[in-house]
Amino acid sequence: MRFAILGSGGVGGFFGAKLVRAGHDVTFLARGAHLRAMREHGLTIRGAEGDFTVAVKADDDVQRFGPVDVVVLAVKNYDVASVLPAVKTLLSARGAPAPGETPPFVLTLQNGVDIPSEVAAAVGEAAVLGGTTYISTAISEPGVITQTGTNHRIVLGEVFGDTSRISDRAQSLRDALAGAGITVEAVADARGALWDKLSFLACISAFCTASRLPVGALRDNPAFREVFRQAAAEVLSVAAAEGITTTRTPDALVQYMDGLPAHMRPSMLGDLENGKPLEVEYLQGSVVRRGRARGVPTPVMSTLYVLLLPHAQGERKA
Ligand SMILES: NC(=O)C1=CN([C@@H]2O[C@H](COP(=O)(O)OP(=O)(O)OC[C@H]3O[C@@H](n4cnc5c(N)ncnc54)[C@H](OP(=O)(O)O)[C@@H]3O)[C@@H](O)[C@H]2O)C=CC1
Ligand SMILES: CC(C)(CO)C(=O)C(=O)O
Repeated sequence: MRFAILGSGGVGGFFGAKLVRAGHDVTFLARGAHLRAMREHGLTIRGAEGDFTVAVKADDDVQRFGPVDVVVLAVKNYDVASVLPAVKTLLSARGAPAPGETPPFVLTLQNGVDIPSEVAAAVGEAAVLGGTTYISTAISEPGVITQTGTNHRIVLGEVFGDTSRISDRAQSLRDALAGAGITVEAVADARGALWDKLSFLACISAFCTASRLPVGALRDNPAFREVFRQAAAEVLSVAAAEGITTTRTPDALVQYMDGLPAHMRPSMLGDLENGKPLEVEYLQGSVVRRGRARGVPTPVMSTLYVLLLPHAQGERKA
């Protein structure tokens, strides 16, 4: 398969490098020192699964990419708008599909639940496949992605149109990713998977970032556990009000938290400490706005949201 990876950071760099190693035709959108390092030295993946380096095609202009079958959108939520023109260019680069041929499509991998609609507004619902990923990776130096731990997983599927069965394109993409050594599941309706992830992430990232503490420093306090359970219940109530079937319950999310290593620090906390923008509008903010629109009260999440909001722009904010 021919892939364009838009955003070559923790997520795009890690999965893209695995695809290159498996022999797929992959072109990466990158910029600055990371782009220069990728061109000069290749893209290196480091972590407990074993280090490897692949030579890559990388550019800062998608006009030079050539036709692709799949666009993987792997920039942060707040950068998606800036790459939508590139997505449009890539989706039209292959020309009209031959009869029976699958038209090119875009897989979204952002945390949160907002991006599929934002992308669909630009390129049409039919071109969008939704995905979510469980992994812990970051650019540790230009040209190098470092994975913490060994877990990685993608869940992908349709979010618009027919969500009653696993689509052929979701299955083909699953097979290509699995063949590249990626742990991946195709589902009929990916909206539940996106909310499943958000129901935990919106809570844990908010509590750890607002307190500047890893999960282990918070979770043994019974009062914290009760408020965490309330926050989780709020997110799940918003999902239910939107007609989404999730597989989580507040108690299951508390249990999931208990299973994490005590030193686990959500990436939002790392972003805060590094002066980077936070995806707060797309996690906590999205839950609060969606709750308000559906008449679902979100008092705990609203409190966390206003505490995080002053940091949303990172050091770009005065
Ligand atoms: N990393 C992780 O462990 C996980 C991340 N996610 C989600 O995945 C998404 C991506 O996160 P992550 O990979 O960590 O983010 P990163 O910041 O590591 O990577 C994004 C990359 O995209 C680049 N980029 C942004 N806009 C452009 C552009 N216009 N042209 C070229 N390059 C561009 C950024 O460059 P620059 O630095 O110059 O801005 C950066 O290198 C987020 O929504 C995140 O929440 C989900 C699960 C886990
Ligand atoms: C909580 C975690 C590590 C789960 O993958 C995550 O996605 C994040 O910190 O952003």
